[in-house]
Amino acid sequence: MAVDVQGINPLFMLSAFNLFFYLLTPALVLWYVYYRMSRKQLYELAHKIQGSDGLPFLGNALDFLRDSHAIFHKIYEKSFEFDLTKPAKMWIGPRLMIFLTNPKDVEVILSSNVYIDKSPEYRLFEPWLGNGLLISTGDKWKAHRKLIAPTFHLNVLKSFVGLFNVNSRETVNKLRKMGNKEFDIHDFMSECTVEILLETAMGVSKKTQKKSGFEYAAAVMKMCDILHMRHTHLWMKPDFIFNFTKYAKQQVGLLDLIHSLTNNVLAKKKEEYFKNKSQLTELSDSPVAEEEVIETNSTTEVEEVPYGNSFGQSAGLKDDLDVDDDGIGEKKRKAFLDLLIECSENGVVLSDQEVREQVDTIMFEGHDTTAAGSSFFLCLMGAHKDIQEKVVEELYSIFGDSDRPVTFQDTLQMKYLERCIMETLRMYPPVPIISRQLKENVKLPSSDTVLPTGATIVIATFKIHRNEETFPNPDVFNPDNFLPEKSASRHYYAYVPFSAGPRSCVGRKYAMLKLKIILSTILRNFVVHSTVAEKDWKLQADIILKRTDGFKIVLEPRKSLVKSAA
Ligand code: HEM
Repeated sequence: MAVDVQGINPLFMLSAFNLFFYLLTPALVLWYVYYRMSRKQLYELAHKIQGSDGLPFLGNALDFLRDSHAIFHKIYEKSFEFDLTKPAKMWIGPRLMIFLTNPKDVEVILSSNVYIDKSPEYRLFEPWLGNGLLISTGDKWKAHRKLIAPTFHLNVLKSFVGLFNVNSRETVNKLRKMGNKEFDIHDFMSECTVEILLETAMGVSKKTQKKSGFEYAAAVMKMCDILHMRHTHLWMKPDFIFNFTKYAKQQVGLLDLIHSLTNNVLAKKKEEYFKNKSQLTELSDSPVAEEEVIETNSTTEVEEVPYGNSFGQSAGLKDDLDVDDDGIGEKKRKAFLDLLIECSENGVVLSDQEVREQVDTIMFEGHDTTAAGSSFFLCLMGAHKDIQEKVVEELYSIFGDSDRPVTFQDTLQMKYLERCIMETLRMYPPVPIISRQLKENVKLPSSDTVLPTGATIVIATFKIHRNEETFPNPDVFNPDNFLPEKSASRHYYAYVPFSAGPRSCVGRKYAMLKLKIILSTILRNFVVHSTVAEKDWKLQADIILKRTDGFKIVLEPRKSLVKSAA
């Protein structure tokens, strides 16, 4: 009898294999038939939507096997093949992705209190952001949103103006050291936005941090690269494969660095909280003590915001950031981390873990988006000198020759600058797509289309903002697109850089105020030159829109605003 070296009979092995094969094959076929049947409605409804089915099993997944810029280019080019008034589909393996570009359809999804579930791709953020505001859903998201939104109320933001100024001036001093060399402005904008977040929303001095804002920002960028790679490479999605790759090891190191910053921030803040609490207890015997405490926590009344200041969203749209009084009362409004620590110490509303997840979320969402937005803005100013001069004229009309810091009232006068920021966010929305997972069928108003349960809905912000029906000459930078009369005639959901509706960006007003202060401070000090023509910018399909070729500019010290304005 033939026996192999390990002493196993090859005939026995053959019959075991046969048995396995004959049992497994029908099982797999049965499973596949069941799988297809259970998704019958999804396939039927998908069939009625324009777009490509791609290859069997893989769908269009192979389109994503290229570098970030090439993916962006390919998908964007493909979008021109479709009727923009209707949804378009794409398959990535078994996942049905439906792209919405018609503002009426976008409204149905974004304005809804029901379709608030994020797509499964967001799951990959969990080791980093836990179940923070960006990812959570249902009652947890509702409760946390209600708690956090008022901490970004205009009344709180006004108290940050001083810190926005100090940090902007420090950035200007760092930029001076670049002389007339070409450099990547994104590095400076990232560092500055991280440090501003630490000092404002988190309320801790950046000097108390072991790691610099730049190190944190660099780690965040590398984390985004890993997540992006997992989003686009099908086989990297399952943890049991990813965990065996070198990227998993790299992720552990990056998260260590990122979480060490948030842990440090939390430790500092708690220490301060307990110190203040014990001081308050000591003071509570004094009859004036309570009044003094209220005074320190209070902020001044918000002035009437003049017409033309929309804080980054279509005029006419309202969200929970626009609510004047949320019942908390003006005097008790607190900044983000002050409120979260207080709630967690009371023990009922938030656990320590939940506070950390929210801090990680705000640190990520609050810095990478504004760093990209401000970098695009400065490159655009360099590429459109006539428009830069008009911004400077407006700044001269506000500041004259003075180099005084910016006040909140000044920011309300910066209407042309605001239009330029809005136009930057139109052409280069830092969050280029928003996605949701459907748990029920949704009938769209634009056509007979029904979006099926289980589909991933992609709100294609970049494409929506480049629709020539709504923005004539959409590839041309034109701040006049946001003149009040032009905005008034547009569908509210035709412009959604901060998303819109109940899940809109909680930092929208914070971002717009900060951008006005930092960008006006830079333009008061430098003339910006762009070294790469706008048509040659290489955009990258990523979680946050960036340029793969870097945000290259040259800065020339501005001698006087008067000269420019003359
Ligand atoms: C130019 C700057 C910014 C842009 C373009 C932007 C854009 C967006 C967008 C499009 C969303 C929706 C994302 C989605 O549904 O997947 C979002 C959500 C969010 N943003 Fe921003 N953002 C900016 C700045 C900020 C800042 C400064 C903060 C905080 C300080 C912030 C905090 C958040 C949070 C917490 C969410 C999740 C809100 C929720 O789901 O309830 N963002 N942002």
